[in-house]
Amino acid sequence: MRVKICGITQPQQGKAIASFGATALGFICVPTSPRYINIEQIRAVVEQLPEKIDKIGVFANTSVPEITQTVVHSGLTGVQLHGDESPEFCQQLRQLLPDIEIIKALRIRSFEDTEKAETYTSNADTLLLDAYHPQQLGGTGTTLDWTMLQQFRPSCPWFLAGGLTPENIIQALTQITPSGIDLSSGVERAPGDKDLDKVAKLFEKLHSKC
Ligand SMILES: O=C(O)c1ccccc1N[C@@H]1O[C@H](COP(=O)(O)O)[C@@H](O)[C@H]1O
Repeated sequence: MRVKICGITQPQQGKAIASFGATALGFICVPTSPRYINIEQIRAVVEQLPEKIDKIGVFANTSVPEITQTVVHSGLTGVQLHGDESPEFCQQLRQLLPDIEIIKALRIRSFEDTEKAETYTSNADTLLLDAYHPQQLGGTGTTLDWTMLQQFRPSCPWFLAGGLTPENIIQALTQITPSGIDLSSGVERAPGDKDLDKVAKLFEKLHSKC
């Protein structure tokens, strides 16, 4: 299973989290987020990471040129679109960045929201389901109603996100079987400052489930 740890801001923390076994690290490219980092800061983290780890930039409601410029100059291998981007927007990005993974995040309020997931599967490589929050786009620590996702079987891989922690991860994974999990605020001391003890605990829990 893929394990993505998001909201990395510090090179040493990124390197340590990769060594614990994360398969992907996420960098918040949304300027209003307390976890925002710029192109140079992303590059400084990326340079410390093994090649095999996925390096995902998280964007929301920004332009195609802004995303392509960030990708080209930072060494990202994927983009996560966390706003109201349309399937056409994903398609445009895919044409310009054919080798970059496109992850479309959907903020889920109700079962009906899960039904629109399929409209993205021909233009995105991967889906990510996060909890809806009325004031914030992401990194909110809000959990989804996992029972609502028990029948969720999109025709592409998908990440479960939203309020996951070392304490609740096993409970989530006994109810649903996503292709990957994504954690941010559940493994940090403060926004952008990851708690390596919590990350280690997460991997202990995941290994104990195997
Ligand atoms: O983390 C942020 O600050 C953020 C800002 C804007 C869009 C997305 C953001 N983070 C994403 O939110 C989810 C879930 O986070 P959490 O585990 O509930 O804290 C995750 O996919 C992050 O990539």
